[in-house]
Amino acid sequence: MSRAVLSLGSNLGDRLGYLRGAVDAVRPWLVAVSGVYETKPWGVEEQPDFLNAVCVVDDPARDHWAWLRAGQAAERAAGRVREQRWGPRTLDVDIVTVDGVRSDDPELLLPHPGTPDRASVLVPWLEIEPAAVLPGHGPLADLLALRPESDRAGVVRRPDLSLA
Ligand SMILES: Nc1ncnc2c1ncn2[C@@H]1O[C@H](COP(=O)(O)OP(=O)(O)OP(=O)(O)O)[C@@H](O)[C@H]1O
Ligand SMILES: Nc1nc2c(c(=O)[nH]1)N=C(CO)CN2
Repeated sequence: MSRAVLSLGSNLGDRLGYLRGAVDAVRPWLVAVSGVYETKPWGVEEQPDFLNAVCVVDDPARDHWAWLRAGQAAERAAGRVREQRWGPRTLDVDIVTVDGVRSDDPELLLPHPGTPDRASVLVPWLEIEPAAVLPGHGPLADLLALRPESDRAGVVRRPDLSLA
């Protein structure tokens, strides 16, 4: 069994359409998908707001590298070009965790090292797995409580949008 948590983000073009494309690509293995959140950009702040979501997928046939390739295929399908680090993109798929796998290979860091600092990942993930623990870091709820209020306020549910 290989259960992965994927973080999806888009801030260019048909943002919801790109997120939907990524979810549709894994729909046969989809365990849960969060709501869609409008989020203030971190990293490079002078760029459009993102739509973010998190999904949980499970496929006994796939290991963590296969999940990375699946995410990269979805990014290519969204016409993503290699641009500025933390800059605007049609689609970003980050592999947040795969089972309890720890990896320090720069091609696939697990858990994804940005996770504890990113309310745009923690909030949607908590929505679908309130008791989740980030391996090596602790319960998501505790990690989110450590974020400044301004980070949490920058992640706003869009009830008018859905990936389910
Ligand atoms: N857990 C992971 N999920 C996705 N890509 C990863 C992961 N760990 C390492 N990478 C590598 O990161 C590179 C892609 O980085 P990308 O341009 O998406 O970074 P970013 O989204 O700008 O920044 P960040 O990774 O901090 O979110 C790829 O080469 C990929 O192999
Ligand atoms: N709110 C938010 N900000 C970002 C995001 C993202 O997904 N959401 N992704 C980035 C590139 O990795 C850079 N900044």
